[in-house]
Parts: sequence; C-alpha cells; structure tokens
Amino acid sequence: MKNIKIIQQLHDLGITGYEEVSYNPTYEELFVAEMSSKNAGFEKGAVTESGAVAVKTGVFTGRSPKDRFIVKDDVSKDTIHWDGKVNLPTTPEIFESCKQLVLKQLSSSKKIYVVDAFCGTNPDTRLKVRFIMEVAWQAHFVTNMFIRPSNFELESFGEPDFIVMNGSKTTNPNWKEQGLNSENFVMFNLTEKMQIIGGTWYGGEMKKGMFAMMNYYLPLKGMASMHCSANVGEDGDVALFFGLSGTGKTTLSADPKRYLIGDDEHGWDNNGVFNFEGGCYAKVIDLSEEKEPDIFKAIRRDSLLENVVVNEYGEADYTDNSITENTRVSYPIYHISKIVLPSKAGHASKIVYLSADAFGVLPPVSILDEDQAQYHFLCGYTSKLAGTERGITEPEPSFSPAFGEAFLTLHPTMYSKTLIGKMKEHGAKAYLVNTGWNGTGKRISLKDTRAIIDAIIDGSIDTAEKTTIPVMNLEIPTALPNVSEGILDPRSTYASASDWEVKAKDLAARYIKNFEQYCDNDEAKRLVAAGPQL
Ligand SMILES: Nc1ncnc2c1ncn2[C@@H]1O[C@H](COP(=O)(O)OP(=O)(O)O)[C@@H](O)[C@H]1O
Ligand SMILES: C=C(OP(=O)(O)O)C(=O)O
Ligand SMILES: [Mn+2]
Repeated sequence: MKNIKIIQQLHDLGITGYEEVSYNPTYEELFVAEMSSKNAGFEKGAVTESGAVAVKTGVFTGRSPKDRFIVKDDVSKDTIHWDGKVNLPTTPEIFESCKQLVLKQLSSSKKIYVVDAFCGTNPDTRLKVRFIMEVAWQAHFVTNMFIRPSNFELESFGEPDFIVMNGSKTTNPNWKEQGLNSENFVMFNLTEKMQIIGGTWYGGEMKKGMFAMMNYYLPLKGMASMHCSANVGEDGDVALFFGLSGTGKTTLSADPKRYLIGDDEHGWDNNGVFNFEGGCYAKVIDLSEEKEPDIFKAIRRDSLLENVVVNEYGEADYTDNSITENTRVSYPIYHISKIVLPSKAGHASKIVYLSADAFGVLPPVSILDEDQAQYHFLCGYTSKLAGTERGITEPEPSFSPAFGEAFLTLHPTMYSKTLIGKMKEHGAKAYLVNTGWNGTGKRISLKDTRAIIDAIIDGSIDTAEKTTIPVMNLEIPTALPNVSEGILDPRSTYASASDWEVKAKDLAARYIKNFEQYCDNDEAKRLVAAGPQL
C-alpha cells in the first residue's frame, strides 16, 4: 500500500528506470547491501571487529560550504540572510538543471532507497523528511541520524514536508557558465521544499542541510533553534553546550552522570529543550576507550564509520588520520546507554559556550552575566578545526555567530533574540569554556574540561572565589575541584603575563572590530561594554 504511493511519487518527480525500491530498509537489509560484492568504489562497506560497517566518502571528507546554494525567489528573497558567504544565492533555473542531473543519475540506478524520517522530536514542529538515494550506506546514515518513525507513524506519514535527493555520483558539467564554484553542488529550494546533492558523498551535508532548514522555520515561529548538544541530570536540570565543529559538543554531552538529549541540534520551545535528531555523529580521531568510554562503546553493529582506516582483520585504527582528520561514526542515539526518549526535557538552566581558542588567550572557563551572554553568543569566537570543512587544515580563528554561522539561514540576531529571550525567561546562567589551547601550546585536557563542566553543573563554580581577567573583561573562578592548579588564569600558563597581554590585546581588537557589524542600534551598542576592552 505504502510502496505504491512511493513509486507514484518517484514517477512524479521523474525518477524512472530503476528495478527496485527499498522503503525504510531495516539495518539488516542495509548491512547486506553494504557488504555486497557488487558494490563499486565508495559504495563498498567493510565490517569491523566492533560490528560497525566502515565506508569511505571519497574526495569529500567534510562539508563543502562554497558549493552550497539556496534558490533566491519570492519565498526566500526577504527571509534568508544573504550574507554573500554562508547562504549563496542561485536561480530556480540553475536549481532545475542540477535537479535534472540528480534525477537522471537516480534513474540509472537499479535500486532506489527511500527513507522517511523526522527532523525534530515534537509533532508540531518536526519536518517529515523523505530521503531518496541509491547508495545503501547513505540510507544507513540518514536512518542513524534522523528520528526513526514507529511503524504506526510511518503508516500515517503522508506527504513529506521536505525531500532530499542525493545524487552523489553525478556532477554538474555546466558549473562555469552557471557561475557556480565547482562541478559539485548542495542546493536548497524553499519553494519546492527540496535539497539536492551532487558530487559530494559526505553524509554531513544531509544532516546539516536539514539543520539549516530547522534554523529557518523555527525562529520564524519564535522558537530557539540551536547548534548545541544537550543533556539532563537526575533532577531534570538541563545543560546546553554550544560550539562549532570539534569544540566538544558530542564529547562533553556524553557524560556518564547525565542523560543525553542529543549531541548537536536542538530547539527550545515553551515546553523545553528538544532534539532534532535520532542519532549522533561523533568524531573518532584519537578515540580511546578510557578517554571517551560512552562513544567507544556506541561503536557496534548498526554504527557507520566514515573514513577510518581499517586493516584486513577489521581492526579500526583511530589514530590514523591519513584519510582525514575528520574521521566519524554515526550511530542511533540508543547506542548511548543513558538517554531520554523521546529526546526532550524541560527548560535549560546552564548554557555553556564551547570555544576552541587557537590563540591561547581565553581562560578555560569564564562566568558570563546577561549582557556578556548575549555579546559572546553574537560573536561566537572560536576556531574552525581541521577537517569538517573543505580547505581547513589547521585551527583557524573565526567569529561564528550563534556558534554555528555555517548553518544560519536567518540573520544572526534572530538566534540571539530567541535564545536570550528563553534564557531570561528561565533564569539560565551562561559560561564560556575554552576547550582549545593555552600558553603551554597544548590543548586544555579533556579531564580538566570535564571537571570544569562538573563545577558548572553542580554549581560549585558560582560559590568559588573569583577574579577578573583584564582586556578580555571576563570573570573567572580562581580554583575549582579536580581542575589542575595554575590553569584557570590563562596568564599563568605563559612565561610572563605580558606575553599573554600582547596576544589578548590582538584578540580584543578582533572582537571589537567584528562586533561593529551589529552596532546599528542602541541595544547592540550597549553590549560593547560587555566585551573585551582596549
Ligand atoms: N578539552 C577538550 N574538551 C573537549 N574536547 C577535547 C578536548 N581536548 C581534546 N578534545 C577532542 O576534541 C574533539 C571534540 O570533538 P566533538 O566532541 O566531536 O566536537 P563537536 O561535537 O562539537 O563537533 C574530540 O575528538 C575530543 O577528544
Ligand atoms: C557534522 C558537522 O558538525 P559537528 O562537528 O558539529 O558534528 C559538520 O559541521 O559538518
Ligand atoms: Mn558533534
């Protein structure tokens, strides 16, 4: 019954010629397809000793922001934030021509996978997404990452709100005349409610693509849409961890003392915090069982490893970065033992901004007041870390508003307004945590960061003795339980405090310059006082 409707829709879209459709395949079916000896190139999967399947994603081992476009038409022209950088415009005609390439590609395939899934936990705000692709492991990826409907929900799924067509095997020969960046494309059309992909096999484009769409629809309804992980304690206290890729959202939210809500994308409405996803996408470079036991144990049957080097005995070498620094695993959220299902909880009381400071200036933790919470959210100072985006090979300082600029479809102030509004309403406290470097030239240890997070969550940071760091204008605790001595004040990790000051002044000047773009109103001008001072 269901399949007839799917076949009808494939026909209406223009996908013909295939022999078979697999609708919401089981993990078992996907495993068999991934291991098939008929697979060629990047379709091939290899089973590892953990039971997880390992694949390679080809040339693209991270997102490709320069190949990402949104159709500029009547629906999008006045809503999308056309910043000339993140949201690049394209025309309906160019979208149509790329769509035809994807349709042709999918029509040449023997087997089509159709996966219906939800993006968003709550029925009133979730997107019903239909993914259409020909590669089994891509179907596996979206099955892991999005919310898997129950059989009952699948029966009543109805028309999708959004369609994602992945034609990763095709490329666009006309890209030069069309003024695009390359033969690869990731395109969104808000009128057709469709995403199309060509050239890149990186799974993250589908995951972060739908995140960008949630970032469009939710704030327009007055809800916060956030690039953060979230967990909840025994007492129902919710903590959020904002941060750009590689800053520690996934690692720090997997806390054996707490229940995971989600590791990357959340909304905050009148009832509380909710996950958009049904799985996690963890970095596995240098992963070890002692340092990250929960993630290590989540790698088992049904997990999907990307770009990890695996030997002939199926042993994964997590230290090997010869394919990329951005080695990954995706797994359904229930691979983490302590979770809440459905993935939601109450209002957040602790908000943590994770910043991996490549300059080594920021203290490992700072306590923010209300204005600082707003100022630092709009600034989103951090570093882009190697691997997740094409072309980034070493930490690159970046101001990424909302700690997720690459996924903001609306103006950054839409995200700060909605978040800060919720924080004020529920009395949430904010902290800035540096998970990057200090004066020693080394990254702050995971052990110290975990102890800092513990102190934020149990409140011991609020009663600790405090001091203010000049230039950066940040308040810090002088000591915290289980945190290495002498690291909390960044100046003491340098040979001399004046070495720190030189770097701090340079960073402060960058903060001040970056913030000028928001200073077109009195409220924003007032916030300048909350930031670094020269
Ligand atoms: N002090 C630290 N805090 C958090 N993560 C750290 C720290 N030091 C090293 N790391 C490493 O940085 C990476 C953080 O990645 P991840 O948690 O996946 O980030 P995100 O989910 O924000 O993209 C992990 O590989 C982790 O082991
Ligand atoms: C998957 C991504 O993000 P994160 O590292 O935050 O999981 C990404 O940015 O493509
Ligand atoms: Mn993550």
